[in-house]
Amino acid sequence: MENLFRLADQDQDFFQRKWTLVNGPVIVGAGPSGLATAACLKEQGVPFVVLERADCIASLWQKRTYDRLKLHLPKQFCQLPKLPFPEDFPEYPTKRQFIDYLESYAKHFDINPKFNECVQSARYDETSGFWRVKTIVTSDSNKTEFEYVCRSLVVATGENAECVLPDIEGLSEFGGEVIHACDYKSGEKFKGQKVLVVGCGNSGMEVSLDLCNHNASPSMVVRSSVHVLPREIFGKSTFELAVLMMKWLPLWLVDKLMLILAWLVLGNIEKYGLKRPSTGPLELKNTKGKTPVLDIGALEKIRSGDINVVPGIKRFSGGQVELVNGEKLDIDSVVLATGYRSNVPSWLQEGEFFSKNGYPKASFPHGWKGKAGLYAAGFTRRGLSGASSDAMRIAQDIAQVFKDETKQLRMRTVARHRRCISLSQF
Ligand SMILES: Cc1cc2nc3c(=O)[nH]c(=O)nc-3n(C[C@H](O)[C@H](O)[C@H](O)COP(=O)(O)OP(=O)(O)OC[C@H]3O[C@@H](n4cnc5c(N)ncnc54)[C@H](O)[C@@H]3O)c2cc1C
Ligand SMILES: NC(=O)C1=CN([C@@H]2O[C@H](COP(=O)(O)OP(=O)(O)OC[C@H]3O[C@@H](n4cnc5c(N)ncnc54)[C@H](OP(=O)(O)O)[C@@H]3O)[C@@H](O)[C@H]2O)C=CC1
Ligand SMILES: O=C(O)C(=O)Cc1c[nH]c2ccccc12
Repeated sequence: MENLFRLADQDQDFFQRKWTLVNGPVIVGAGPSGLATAACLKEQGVPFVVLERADCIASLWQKRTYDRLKLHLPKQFCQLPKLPFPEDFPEYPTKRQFIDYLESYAKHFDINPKFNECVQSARYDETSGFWRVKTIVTSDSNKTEFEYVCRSLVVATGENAECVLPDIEGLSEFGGEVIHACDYKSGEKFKGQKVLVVGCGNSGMEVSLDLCNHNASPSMVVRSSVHVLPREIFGKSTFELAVLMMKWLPLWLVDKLMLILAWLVLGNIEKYGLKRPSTGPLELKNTKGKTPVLDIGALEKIRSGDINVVPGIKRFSGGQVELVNGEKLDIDSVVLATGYRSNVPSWLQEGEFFSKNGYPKASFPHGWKGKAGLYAAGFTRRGLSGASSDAMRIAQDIAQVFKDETKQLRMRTVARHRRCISLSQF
């Protein structure tokens, strides 16, 4: 073991080796969850390696979100452990402020991820008791394969790792521009266009609102149902109210109260084609991961008719979409606000802790720790506050194991040293 560590510390180029033994965990993903875990490990004095497929930290926020995005939960629910947001941050920080905070967070804790390094596979080797993590490193001119060997593995690739692209008849031959919401930056280039926005989650609603603000005409597809809640109720954050109520009341009752309050503030929204699901908003978030829409202005545009709510899609055909009610609309472009999925099943060779949908089988607060040094950060369906809580638990646990192992190693080394000294006396 000591020899292996000594080997791993030697100069890579000298040995032309394609693998590294990592002292401490490998963290996959340098988003908020990976960074928070790394920061908590730093505080505990545990070394680690962070692998990130993109060329920057928080790539979801830097590369796959639109310009006018703001956090939609109040700031106290979105800051990461050990370093609060700057005091002058507004209640709902902008995307730029959040990215700046994450950059300074990484700098503060001296977290230096290995960028452009995409994890292709990870498996636990029972015989050696090590995880083997294979990556492909992409540089300007070539691709190189690497392998990391480690005792523990933190999966922090996120709930939004890949875009969901629906397979709808005729879409590939539609003719106009078709993008996923993750590539939508601003409504600027859609000015004057008729745009079909597929999906009515927070992305669909906010893209539709942004399109209106840029003088485009969005039609938003609502194929099933959606919970729309006001972002604030009588000046107080709806999310904060729900969290407060959850301290005293059961979930079902909080859900009922939220719906009564939403009705008082928003009125009946079903008449605009926004049917509510039969399950309450918090229960739906917990069980299915479906986030309620926190309205920041789209509803007003729906009421005024600037956003046209339409039912599900039957098929696309040259410049047109046919809806399930038989109606046909002329459209210029399509924005697929159809959501995201985890990519864990595509690279983690393990079937006990993670389920086929790429989330841990155990639900919050039990889904952070698997067997044989496997951990998951950021799969709680509780946004950034869930990520923070995972990170703290994981770092605590890894630090405990790491310190015990290091102590044993030190004791063995001292014992060996003593044996050498006593032998040398003969
Ligand atoms: C538009 C949008 C707005 C949101 N707003 C909020 C909000 O206001 N409040 C809130 O609490 N939550 C919000 N969320 C939820 C969001 O999940 C969290 O904000 C947060 O980004 C989760 O962090 P994460 O690190 O778990 O995942 P991510 O931020 O997705 O980071 C995961 C990282 O892993 C990397 N990665 C993935 N696969 C691999 C691989 N195979 N190898 C190497 N690296 C890999 C990715 O490139 C990425 O950088 C929002 C989500 C979206 C999409
Ligand atoms: N300001 C903020 O903080 C923002 C936060 N977010 C967060 O990002 C995460 C992802 O949100 P979002 O991108 O909206 O994804 P969601 O998964 O929340 O919503 C996807 C939407 O697409 C619909 N859909 C999927 N496939 C089809 C199809 N074939 N035809 C018609 N409709 C379809 C779904 O309908 P159905 O329900 O019927 O399946 C649903 O309405 C959420 O957690 C959200 O809160 C997003 C934007 C802004
Ligand atoms: O914005 C998101 O994607 C989140 O996951 C934040 C969030 C966590 N729990 C919620 C409950 C209601 C609304 C938003 C969230």
